[in-house]
Amino acid sequence: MTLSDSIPPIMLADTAWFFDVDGTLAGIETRPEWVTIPANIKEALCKLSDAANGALALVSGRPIAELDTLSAPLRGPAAGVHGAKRRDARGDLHRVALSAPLAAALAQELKQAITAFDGCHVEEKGVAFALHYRQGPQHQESILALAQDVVTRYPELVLQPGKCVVELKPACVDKGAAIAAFMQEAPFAGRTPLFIGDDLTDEAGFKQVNALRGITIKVGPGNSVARYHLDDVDQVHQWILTLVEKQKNQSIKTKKSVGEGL
Ligand SMILES: O=P(O)(O)OC[C@H]1O[C@H](O[C@H]2O[C@H](CO)[C@@H](O)[C@H](O)[C@H]2O)[C@H](O)[C@@H](O)[C@@H]1O
Repeated sequence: MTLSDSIPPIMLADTAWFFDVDGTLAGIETRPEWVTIPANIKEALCKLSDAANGALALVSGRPIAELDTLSAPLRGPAAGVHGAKRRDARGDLHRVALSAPLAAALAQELKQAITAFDGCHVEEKGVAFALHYRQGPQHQESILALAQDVVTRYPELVLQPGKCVVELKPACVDKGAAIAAFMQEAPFAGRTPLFIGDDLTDEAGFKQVNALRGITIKVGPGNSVARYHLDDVDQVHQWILTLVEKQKNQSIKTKKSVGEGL
């Protein structure tokens, strides 16, 4: 399958762009802190954002501060921690919070409990907790049981499974709700949404974008409600670079025809 077979032509300037990060813009690494986005892709994202008048958001399980570091110099609208934190195009922050005592008690309990499982670690995200077992895959079932036990006791939390990780996040948040909120606001409103992602947390985003008759692209293997598909992060990068090249050619043509009309 070639790229042009898999994804329909996109009206660049009419699109509201939503990008997942890990497994989509950045390859999966053993540790979350080892992840990078190549410089040419960050540059291409800045150009896409400019072409869309700023209607481009990262929508990730990571906290917004990490997204800013990973994607610099891009720093625009973003949804972090699966949508629990959202920075709109004006720079205003919208947050769902856990009570401070609950968050502190959970952090303490999870950090203590995970010491029983070598190779596993807790990523504390304030409002959510990721229990990683990529370096201790033999503990997958025990980690899932630990997470299940916590959500049974705290109904304000739900499980969010992912790639060698299970996360505990607030029950009311998902990427679909974050995208829906962006789509109510300038400069996203009125455009055709496009969301690309690779993981289970992205399925809520795909559902929302399908409901808005947008374009949904699943990266990599696995069942998905997304309508289109790319094989891996390298293909995502190639597709983004092709889009930017197309945008450049479109603006050269527009300039030429304006010049010819003079
Ligand atoms: O929504 P995303 O941008 O895809 O973020 C999902 C989670 O990604 C990170 O964990 C995953 O990627 C790590 C780095 O490649 C990998 O080591 C880990 O096994 C994966 O689960 C991140 O650490 C989480 O906070 C995100 O929720």
